Amino acid sequence: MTPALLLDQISCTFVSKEDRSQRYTAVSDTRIAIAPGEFVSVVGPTGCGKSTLLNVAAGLLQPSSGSVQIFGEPLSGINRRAGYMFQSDALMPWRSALQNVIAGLQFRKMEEAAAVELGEAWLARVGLHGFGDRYPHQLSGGMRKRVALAQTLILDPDIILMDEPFSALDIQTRQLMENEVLELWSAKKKAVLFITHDLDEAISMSDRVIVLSAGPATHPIGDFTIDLPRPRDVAEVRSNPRFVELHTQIWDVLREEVLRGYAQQKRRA
Ligand SMILES: Nc1ncnc2c1ncn2[C@@H]1O[C@H](COP(=O)(O)OP(=O)(O)OP(=O)(O)O)[C@@H](O)[C@H]1O
Repeated sequence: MTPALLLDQISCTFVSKEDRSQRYTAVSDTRIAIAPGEFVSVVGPTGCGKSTLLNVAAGLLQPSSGSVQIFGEPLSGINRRAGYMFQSDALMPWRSALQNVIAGLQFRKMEEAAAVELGEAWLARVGLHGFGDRYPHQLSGGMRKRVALAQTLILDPDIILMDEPFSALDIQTRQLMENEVLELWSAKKKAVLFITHDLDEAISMSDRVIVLSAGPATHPIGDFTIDLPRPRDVAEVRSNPRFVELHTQIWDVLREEVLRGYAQQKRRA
């Protein structure tokens, strides 16, 4: 099957922050294929190159070598079949929740009344019925994430790219959001690339977990199929014996890399 997203032998080098005459290879020879409808998480130590890979998939960063294919077509420029959610809020503070949700539709020149109707429906779907006229500063962190989720999904992207979208939330809100994402995803089954450093989150949500090595020259060192039944409740699934087994297997691979990653960051600090 043609992958929805294929990162093919991607390498990314940057001018080194320590010595500008040197280059730093963040990512090296990385191949990641995500099938249509597949939920794939990428985990790895801090600073290893997770966001770099996501930016390449988004078309925001041109790799130094390798190519990106979207449903078999080479990607050039911004990936217009993808929707994004990042760690930090991308909401516009001067726009109400509803106006934030429909911003992309307006950009696509959808007729205003139709956009508002769809926006209201999406606000309701993410549990924010009646909150459309609130501004981002009047919403809690969890509510702002829901607005951002609606803003991403309203455009009905074929691929969803998420970079630690819930890392700033408290654990309860985070688990609620994770369950909401899974529910929305299971209704439409889009390809998801989910970046996280939280192994529990990766296992509980995904069909597959890819482990990256510590940098420099980060590359995948493990690819685990998560054969836990769906639908899943991210809190409950953690007590499933198979979850514990998978966690042990993946952590075995990840642990060394996390330690190497910390050691490297300390050296570079
Ligand atoms: N534009 C850039 N210029 C120079 N170096 C960069 C640039 N972007 C990323 N890097 C370096 O590449 C490496 C990978 O960064 P990246 O942000 O992709 O890691 P990450 O795994 O997402 O980190 P974290 O887990 O902390 O979010 C880091 O060492 C970073 O300093």
